[in-house]
Amino acid sequence: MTALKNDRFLRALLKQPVDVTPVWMMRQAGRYLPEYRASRAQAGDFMSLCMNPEFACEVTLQPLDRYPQLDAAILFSDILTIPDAMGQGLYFETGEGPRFKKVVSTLADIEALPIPDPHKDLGYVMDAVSTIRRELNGRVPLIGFSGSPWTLATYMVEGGSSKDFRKTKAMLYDNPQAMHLLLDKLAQSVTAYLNGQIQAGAQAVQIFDTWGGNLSAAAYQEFSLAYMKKIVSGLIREHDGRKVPVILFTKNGGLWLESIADAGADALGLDWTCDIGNARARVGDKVALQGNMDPTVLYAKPEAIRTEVGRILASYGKGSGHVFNLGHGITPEVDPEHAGAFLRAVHELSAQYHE
Ligand SMILES: Cc1c2[nH]c(c1CCC(=O)O)Cc1[nH]c(c(CCC(=O)O)c1C)Cc1[nH]c(c(CCC(=O)O)c1C)Cc1[nH]c(c(C)c1CCC(=O)O)C2
Repeated sequence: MTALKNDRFLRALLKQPVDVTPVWMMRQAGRYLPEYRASRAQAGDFMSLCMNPEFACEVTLQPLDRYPQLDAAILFSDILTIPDAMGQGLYFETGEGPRFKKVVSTLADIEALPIPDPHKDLGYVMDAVSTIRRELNGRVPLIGFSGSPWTLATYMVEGGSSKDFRKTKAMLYDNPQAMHLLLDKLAQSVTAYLNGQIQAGAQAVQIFDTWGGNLSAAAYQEFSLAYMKKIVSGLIREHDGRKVPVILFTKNGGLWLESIADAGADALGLDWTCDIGNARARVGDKVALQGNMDPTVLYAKPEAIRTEVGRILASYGKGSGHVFNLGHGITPEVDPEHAGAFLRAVHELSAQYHE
């Protein structure tokens, strides 16, 4: 494999010295980019982009070609590939988000779910990873990812997106054994899937627990964090002579950072509701931090974006262990020029913290 030309993202995740703070953006390949919208129109729809390794590679590289400041690439795919491979029949209704043809409601439904074989049932994702690695040619590291068991379970039980997670939470409290069986099957599936991505060339992996922060403190520990811990303990942590850092991102998990830091991962993703300097003091040397600018700051003018970047960098303070990112995905309405101003500001303003 080609040597990495820019490894500051991997170094920061392992708290090794860097020259400037590395940066990437959640959903960096997405609808705010006209070139993404053109590729999607050409492919037909979103899932066709994901399922065709050449298209997935093309859109993964689009933000990197536009913004030379990006320090990492992220696989273009979706967290819902796993439930789809379990036979749930994923589809996207335009403007409506994800939907499933089958919904998981009973213990019998859960017992019948297979654990997907990443190479057979999700081979298109493995092919996308190896294609992207080849085309990146060492430019920056490639991030692989998966959803957390709890977050995937919400989509499977609700049949799509939800505001209140009514069915999923009713199952959790009425039938905890059934919920545990579902989460256990998902944890096994995610472990195999992420290990497949690592073997195919992913150089770091992130687990997106988008809806963990919607649980009670006690339920979070038992129904989300416990399963992420299980996954982390089953992951390949070194590949091709390099450590493969693991990032856990629980959106709205700010109250529980100490326990998330104990889960065995290398880094925690932070949304914008916590102060990153305070988070650093709370987790100490256990983990690096990734985040955490409010993505809506990108609607403001470049000067205001720069001020906010400066504030977050100052809050984190000196030394390595910070990967700059948004606290959640970049939205379709953002002006690509503003994203560029954000990325430039991170590199320009962070050098002083790494002298
Ligand atoms: C919850 C979740 C999903 N998918 C994902 C999450 C976890 C992260 C988060 O909290 O956002 C993860 C995801 N989805 C996508 C990526 C690609 C990589 C990247 O650039 O960050 C990643 C990492 C592409 C995508 N996934 C989706 C799009 C938009 C689809 C399109 O082009 O129409 C993209 C670029 C669709 C998707 N996929 C999902 C939803 C709810 C939606 C619809 C909402 C929306 O439209 O933004 C499920």
